[in-house]
Amino acid sequence: MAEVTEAAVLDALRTVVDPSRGVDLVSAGMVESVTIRGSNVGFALQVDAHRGAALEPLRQRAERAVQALPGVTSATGILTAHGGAGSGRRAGMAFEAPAAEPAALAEIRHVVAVASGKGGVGKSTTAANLAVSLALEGKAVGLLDADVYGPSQPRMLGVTGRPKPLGRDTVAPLENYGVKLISMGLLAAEDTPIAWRGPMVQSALTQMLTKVAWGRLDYLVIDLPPGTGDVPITMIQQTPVDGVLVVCTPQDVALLDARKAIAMLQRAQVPIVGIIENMSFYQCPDCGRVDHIFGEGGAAREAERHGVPLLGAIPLDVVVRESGDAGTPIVVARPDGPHARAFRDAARALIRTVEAADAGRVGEGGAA
Ligand SMILES: Nc1ncnc2c1ncn2[C@@H]1O[C@H](COP(=O)(O)OP(=O)(O)OP(=O)(O)O)[C@@H](O)[C@H]1O
Repeated sequence: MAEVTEAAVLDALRTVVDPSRGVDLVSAGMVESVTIRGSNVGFALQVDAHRGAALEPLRQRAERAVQALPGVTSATGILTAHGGAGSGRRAGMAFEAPAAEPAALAEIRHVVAVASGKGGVGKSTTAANLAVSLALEGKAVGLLDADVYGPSQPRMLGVTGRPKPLGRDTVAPLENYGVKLISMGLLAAEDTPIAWRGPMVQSALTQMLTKVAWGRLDYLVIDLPPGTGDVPITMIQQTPVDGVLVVCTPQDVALLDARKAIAMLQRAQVPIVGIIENMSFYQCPDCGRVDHIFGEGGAAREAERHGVPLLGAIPLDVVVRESGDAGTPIVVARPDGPHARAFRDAARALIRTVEAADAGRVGEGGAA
């Protein structure tokens, strides 16, 4: 299959003309970014917020132009609108105001999004184990699986079935291990590929935030799509999060990606509540010897450089994968093991960080 390149995508977007301006999308400077994952292409078009709805046909034409490229199996375009700096529901946020300030969220005290610089570093595993650990600390917890392209939380938390409708447009979350869960994986049939149209991604997230009867929650953990593409960034910018937790592995390449993610979040003035280093080291179950297979101390140095707390270092161990695949997170499957201890400690550190920031804001007279 032909390899898809950014140059080819841009060439395709050059064939699409914005009729109101008489120039193509690239010349008009509207193409904010292009993301290529194998044969799947995503791109973002920056538009004036007030023209958003009128530009839907243009977005669709752009998608069709990219979709027609050899080697492309899916093309997803989203319209992004960068308004002036506003402030989120929570104090200290200087990025775009959330798209909606739903009353439903009034009962949710803290929202923490879990992000990664790239896929496969254990973001979903970390989100699941942190959510359960927070519940084990006595907190009321929800987990929103916003990884719309590959929702894995129902499997990780061993949840099946469909959320029950409550009234016309609200559903009840499902629950396991004391964590309320909603995921696109619960709303769509498991074997249906989720072919999202760009704008639907954000509206799906908004719906999962506002049309789910979460009830009173101390923490809502959001498992974001991987990477620093437009979809996770738009989600973070339009959701009233307290902060983002970045998951990385010690591998250099992962760290470079993590570094990019941290820099990008800091540029957007999104608070980072901490870093978790996953697959940090391997401990021999027989002799106890610890091996830092991918190098040591990278995440700690990175955390220090950015003035962000390192909340934990999770060992690499096949039992973490097996327990996730079996729908029993490691903090439940092996509560006395080193992995469970690391996740539980990270959850306690997260609580301290988030609640200290909260207390600080209350002290300043800010919103809590
Ligand atoms: N500490 C660990 N030790 C061993 N295996 C792990 C560990 N953490 C995660 N894994 C395994 O690595 C794989 C990727 O993890 P996971 O799905 O959580 O990553 P991700 O970053 O969410 O990926 P994506 O964003 O692409 O969905 C899974 O099979 C998971 O069970």
